[in-house]
Amino acid sequence: MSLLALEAVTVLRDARPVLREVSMALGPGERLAITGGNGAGKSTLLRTLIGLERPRAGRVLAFGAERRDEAGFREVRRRVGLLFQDADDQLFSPTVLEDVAFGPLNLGLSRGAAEAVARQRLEAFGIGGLGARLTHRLSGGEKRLVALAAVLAMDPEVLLLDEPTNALDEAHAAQMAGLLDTLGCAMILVSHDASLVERLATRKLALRDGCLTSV
Ligand SMILES: Nc1ncnc2c1ncn2[C@@H]1O[C@H](COP(=O)(O)OP(=O)(O)OP(=O)(O)O)[C@@H](O)[C@H]1O
Repeated sequence: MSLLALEAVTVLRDARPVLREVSMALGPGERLAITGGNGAGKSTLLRTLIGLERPRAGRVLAFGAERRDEAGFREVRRRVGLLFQDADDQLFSPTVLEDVAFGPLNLGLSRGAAEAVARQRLEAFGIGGLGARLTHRLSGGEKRLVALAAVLAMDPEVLLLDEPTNALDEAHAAQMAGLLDTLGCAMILVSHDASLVERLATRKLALRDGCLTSV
């Protein structure tokens, strides 16, 4: 059984189809890469899977059930972590520790327990020293690593990664790739970074003119 799937999904933007009857499925343990040019609809596809975009036609399935309404997608968003293309869309707390603790706190952990999870995640990423820093003063690369730590602090069953190495220098990109490679969860990787795709992907699809094809 697939974890996430789209069945003949069409998504419109200003009456223009961005996704045209797209079908795909992500199985347990799979690392699916989706490539395609700028504006091809890759981010839209990720957002559709967790209900941030609603299809004009077709079905979105997650964890064995069709998802249609906000209640259904709220459960999906609890179980699926999305690393946004822009870390500034993800991080909004004053300090790094608060940002990473936000998810676990939201899942019902006490502040102490949530901060312990956050510290653990930051340590595991080798960025424990950033905990007390002001989030908005971090470098772009540090922000992306913190954003990934924040997503993983919620123990997602599936990870959706939107250009995880975008704007990272070689050292940060290598660190990000190494961290992602250690994860056992299923993931969908949207990336223009060919070496990252080669390293991580177990299957590749390309999005062109709103249609998804095997590579
Ligand atoms: N909020 C929005 N309002 C209107 N159009 C949008 C919006 N967000 C995206 N689009 C349009 O939808 C299309 C698909 O955008 P999307 O961000 O999904 O593409 P992408 O493949 O992720 O691109 P990139 O590789 O450049 O990040 C583009 O034409 C884009 O301009």
